[in-house]
Formats: sequence, C-alpha cells, structure tokens
Amino acid sequence: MAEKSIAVIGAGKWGQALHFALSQNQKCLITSRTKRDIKDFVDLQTALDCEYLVIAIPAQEIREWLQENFVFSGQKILVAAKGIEASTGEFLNEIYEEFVPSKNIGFISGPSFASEVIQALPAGIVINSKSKKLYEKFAPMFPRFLKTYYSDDVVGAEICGAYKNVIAIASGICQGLKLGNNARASLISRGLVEMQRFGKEFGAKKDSFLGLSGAGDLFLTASSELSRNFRVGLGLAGGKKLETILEELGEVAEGVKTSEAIFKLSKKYKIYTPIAKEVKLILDGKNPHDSLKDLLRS
Ligand SMILES: NC(=O)C1=CN([C@@H]2O[C@H](COP(=O)(O)OP(=O)(O)OC[C@H]3O[C@@H](n4cnc5c(N)ncnc54)[C@H](O)[C@@H]3O)[C@@H](O)[C@H]2O)C=CC1
Ligand SMILES: O=C(CO)COP(=O)(O)O
Repeated sequence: MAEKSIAVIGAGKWGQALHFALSQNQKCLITSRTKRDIKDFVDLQTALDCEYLVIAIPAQEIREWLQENFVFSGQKILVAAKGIEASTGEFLNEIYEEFVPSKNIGFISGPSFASEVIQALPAGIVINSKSKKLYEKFAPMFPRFLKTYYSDDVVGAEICGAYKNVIAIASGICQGLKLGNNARASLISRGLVEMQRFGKEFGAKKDSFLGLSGAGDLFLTASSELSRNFRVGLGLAGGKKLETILEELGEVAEGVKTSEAIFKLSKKYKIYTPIAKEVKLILDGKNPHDSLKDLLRS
C-alpha cells in the first residue's frame, strides 16, 4: 500500500468535486468504472492501493461494487454517498460493515453542492466516524474552504443525508405546484421533525438534525434548483413521467430510491413518516394535488 496516498473512487459530480478539493493540500488520484480524460485519473487497482480512499459511488450500487471490487487491506475510507439501499432498507454503514472495520470508516455529511465545492466556495462539512483518530487523519487533507467538523453519530448523519433528499423532492413538488413560500417553509420544517422522528428509532442523536448534517443540508437541498432531488420534484409537479425526468437529469437523485427504503422501514417499525410516504406514492403515480389534500388532513 502506498502510504499517505489518497484516491477518490467514482468520478461523477461529487467525486470530481471532492477530487478537486482534496488536490489542494496533496496529490489526489481519481478513478471510475469508465476511463475519463481527467487529471490524476488512474486504474481502479492503483486507487485501491492508496492508504486513504473517498468512495463516491451511489447508495444503490455500492453493495455490488464492494462485492466485485473491494478487498480490505487496512485502507482508511470516507463514504461520500447519501442514500439508503431500497432493496433491503439497509443503511450504508450496515452495508460497509461487512467489508471494513468501523474504526477505518467515516461518512461525509453537510450542505455541499458539488457545483460550488468545485469553485472553491466555502462550506462546512461533517466527518462522522466511530473513530476520532480517523477524523484527525482526514481533516488536514481538506482545503481551507471546507471547514470540517467531527461527529460520532454515524447513523444520524446518514439518515440526515438520505432523508433530506426525499424532503427536497417534496419541496420541489411544492414549488412546482406554486403553493407559495408559507407552504414550502411548513413542509421543510415538518420534514425536519419527520427526519428526526425516523432517526430516533435507529438511535440517531437529536443534535445531528439541528446541525450541518440535518438542518444545514435540508435547508440547502430543499430550497434550490441546484439540487437534483428538488428538480425531480419540479418535474413531477409539472406532470412529467419519472423515467423522463431521470433521463433528462442524467445524474443520480438518491431521494427516489431512498423514499422506497423509508417507506419500507416506516412500515416495518411503525414510524409516522407522512411526507416521505406521499413522495413515494407520487413517484408511483399518485396525483400530487391528492397528496397535498392528504397531507393537510393527516
Ligand atoms: N452532487 C452533489 O452535490 C453531492 C452528491 N452527493 C452524493 O454522492 C453520490 C454520488 O453523486 P454524484 O457524483 O453527484 O452523482 P453522479 O450521477 O454525477 O455520478 C455518479 C457516479 O457513480 C458512478 N457509478 C454509478 N454506478 C456505479 C457502479 N455500479 N460502479 C461504479 N461506479 C458507479 C457513475 O459512473 C458516476 O461516475 C450520491 O449518493 C449523492 O447523493 C453528496 C453530496 C453532494
Ligand atoms: O447532497 C447534496 C448537497 O449537500 C446534493 O443534493 P442533490 O443530490 O439533490 O443535488
């Protein structure tokens, strides 16, 4: 293993922005499943041989990727994805724990649009890990324009990052239906309460929902057309088919599959999650106006 070397795996929007950020203080490699003509691009094996890895592969694809490509050999890893696996309802930390010991892994959360990070605009992010030592190793690798905070609330950060994508879809629908600013603020704040209620069931800490990982990322994503999830909501309100919306987007919108996962988990554990439920039903074809009536009644 090449000591102190670092690589980003996954060269989508977020992988490339993280590669840019991590290249400010040291050399950083990047790889992806298809060869790209970008600086520092290497083959997968060269990346896997690095001591530090940042994995930016979407939540629904990561299990298969790990099974097919990953052998743990002491690497220290940061997970950059935000989502819950729809087929199983498992959180990313549960998927990764089959492959990596918890002291070697951390999860990035907080408000961080790739399109702004790649312009070196300032933001605060959280590195969530059971190991503070892991945080201390990664933190100096980030550039000054990204202020890093530490939290040990891995499950809380994960739920914040995944759930806010679903609320962002709802908020995009609200905007697309022209329901007004009052409605959107009501939706976002009730969304925050809902996320926290859901998180409590899985041992998440309340503070995570009030900080960068929760409120920070939710306010960002649920109020900007820079968000892919928000744009999915706009498309749904405009009567477009989900297939068409995703095709036009050309990038991942994790909230779509995560809403399925939340729906399943809420049923299983009897958690009251009305907004996520309506998002899932709208994605399945329910008329958004009927969802609105149901939300105002429930
Ligand atoms: N774009 C953003 O602003 C942010 C994105 N994220 C999260 O990061 C994750 C990735 O998002 P983006 O890079 O923006 O999405 P993207 O749609 O731009 O790129 C996804 C990348 O994953 C790769 N990929 C997909 N399936 C794969 C597989 N089976 N094996 C290997 N690679 C595969 C694709 O080749 C592509 O490079 C998502 O979970 C997203 O929620 C988190 C924070 C910010
Ligand atoms: O997580 C994000 C910003 O923190 C990106 O959100 P979208 O995936 O909705 O664009």
